[in-house]
Amino acid sequence: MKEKDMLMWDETLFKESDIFELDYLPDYFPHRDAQLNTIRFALKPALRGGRPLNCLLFGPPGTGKTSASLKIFDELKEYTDKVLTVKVNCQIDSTRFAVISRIYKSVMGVAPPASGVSFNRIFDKLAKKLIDLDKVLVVVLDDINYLFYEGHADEVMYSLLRAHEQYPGSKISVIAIVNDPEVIYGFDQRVSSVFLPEEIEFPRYEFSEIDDILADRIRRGFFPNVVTAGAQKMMAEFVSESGDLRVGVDLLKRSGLNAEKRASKKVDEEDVKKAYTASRSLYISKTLSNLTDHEKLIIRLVAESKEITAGDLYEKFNAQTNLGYTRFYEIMNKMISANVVTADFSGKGSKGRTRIIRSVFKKEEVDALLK
Ligand SMILES: Nc1ncnc2c1ncn2[C@@H]1O[C@H](COP(=O)(O)OP(=O)(O)OP(=O)(O)O)[C@@H](O)[C@H]1O
Repeated sequence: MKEKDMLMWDETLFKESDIFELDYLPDYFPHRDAQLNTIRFALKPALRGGRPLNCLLFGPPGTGKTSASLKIFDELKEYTDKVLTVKVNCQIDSTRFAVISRIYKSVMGVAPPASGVSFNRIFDKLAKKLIDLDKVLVVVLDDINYLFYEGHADEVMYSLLRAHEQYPGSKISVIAIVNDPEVIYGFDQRVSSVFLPEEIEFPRYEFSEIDDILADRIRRGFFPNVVTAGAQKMMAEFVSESGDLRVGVDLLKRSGLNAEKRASKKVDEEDVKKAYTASRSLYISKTLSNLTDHEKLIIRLVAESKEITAGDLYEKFNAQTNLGYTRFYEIMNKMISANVVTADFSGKGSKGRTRIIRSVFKKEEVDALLK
């Protein structure tokens, strides 16, 4: 490298490094207009002090579900002071007590006592406060599937969505966020009869959309002409494999840091390649953490062999679980559509219709993350 291409020790390639933080809410949020409009429509009653419709935002990791709801919250706050909004990350707050404490803290400004008070007492104070303030509460339950693992989903949803029956005048609605929309079939009847959400799909981003979003982040976050065209294209290609923009944002940051590490004034393809494994593991760990135990077993069995026929896979699966072919078939379809495994026809078998199953992730990646 020529000396003029080298970064001085006090120089940086990053014009604004916040732009590459995963919780950064970008001004430019394209390719999600239809989804944003549906959420706006659902929350509109709140502008007149009414209870909004509930929403279910679903789609693969990193497709903008959380960001979309936070963008709408920001908009709401500009129009009205009648609405209070809270986002709960259910992966962190995964019990009904933790969820309600998070909401309580946001509404009351102080945390409830950590012990010695029941859920009902806290909920009672919260609901009465909302009525006193005459405010509508919209709660985002992000990654709501985590509430199912310890059996807290029904109680949380029941308390929030039927609050008005016990506390007339209270107005609470829920935006549930999840990768797999089937989650709503897991609610019991008392909840599903009142949840009835607007279902809003967030599909995987396509190459051109990813390229557009990354180009905007590059313009805002790096000094001009730092990221080479080749590096940008490679990032967009890598991100297209999963459609997860979280990988893209992380890749930008890591590639920039790699370039700085070698004191280069340019981020090039080598920097991107080096960053890719770590960035991709964000996507893999998020995807795997959302699988059920049976799905995890399948992914292990598939990753163990380079490829396996659907018939052989079923036999192994059945030997360990005793589950029948119908359930196996349902799980496989779900995993194929979630882009966790692929299934191609082999041209072999009696009618050339044997399906060959392959894992999208490498065995080491699965082993490391499913330990
Ligand atoms: N349309 C978009 N424009 C700009 N940035 C986006 C867009 N969609 C997603 N992002 C960025 O991608 C990252 C992931 O987005 P977000 O967390 O909203 O996805 P998600 O669908 O909620 O993911 P998960 O299901 O894994 O929680 C964020 O850093 C966000 O800023």
